[in-house]
Amino acid sequence: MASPSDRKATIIDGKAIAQTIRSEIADEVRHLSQKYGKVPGLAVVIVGNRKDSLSYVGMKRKACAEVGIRSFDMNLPEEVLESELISKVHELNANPDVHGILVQLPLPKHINEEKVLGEISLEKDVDGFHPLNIGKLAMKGREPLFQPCTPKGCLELLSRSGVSVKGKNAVVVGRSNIVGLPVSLLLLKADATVTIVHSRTPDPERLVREADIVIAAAGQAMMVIRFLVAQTF
Ligand SMILES: Nc1nc2c(c(=O)[nH]1)N[C@@H](CN(C=O)c1ccc(C(=O)N[C@@H](CCC(=O)O)C(=O)O)cc1)CN2
Repeated sequence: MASPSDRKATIIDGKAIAQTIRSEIADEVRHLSQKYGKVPGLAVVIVGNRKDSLSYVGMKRKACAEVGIRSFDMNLPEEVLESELISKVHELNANPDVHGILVQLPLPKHINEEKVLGEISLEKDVDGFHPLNIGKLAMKGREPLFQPCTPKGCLELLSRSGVSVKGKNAVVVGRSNIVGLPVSLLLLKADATVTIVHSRTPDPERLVREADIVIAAAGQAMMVIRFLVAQTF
């Protein structure tokens, strides 16, 4: 392994890769529409008015429009009952024009996230958060129908940048259900040796400095850069 000071940084151009992926998806959507006479449909459900969630949902809907996916918007009020939200999910499960369902997280405190996510039809669980999809992601020799998008995006960025994961020492900072945990499982499936660094891990700086691949998913900007710079100077 190279020492940290021998390593050269290459910036991955995520925006350029995203644009390539979007144009590939647009081709695929066109092909599907021509072959089957059906346009793929994605329902994006948001509860409440969190600014960050509204912004993410807006980006998802815009991305759908850009690639020709039909977007089904469902904006529910903060006070919606859990049972009402679940009924909406059941409606979307039964709608043949909806092929994927995303329920934006976090949900308000009075709603049980696990219960709601477990009600999304497995075949439409494009976030891959249904317990069966996550369970299959965690198991050897099993494949989930869908993988969570940010973790899948991280592996896609590595692969499209020519970085092989197999046999590498990968460190994931964070253990959230949305990014840290599933990205660790994906790296393991791709034959990396995976260490998860979290708030109780002793000497996280050393683990990060010694890693071949670091994925920062701790919700704290610049944390990993600080670990690496501290070693260099
Ligand atoms: N149903 C879902 N809810 C939520 C998800 C999700 O994947 N599905 N993820 C987050 C919110 N989110 C997308 O919805 C999201 C937030 C942040 C990022 C991300 O990559 N952030 C980068 C910064 C990127 C930038 O500034 O351009 C970072 O933190 O380093 C991706 C997705 C919660 N809810």
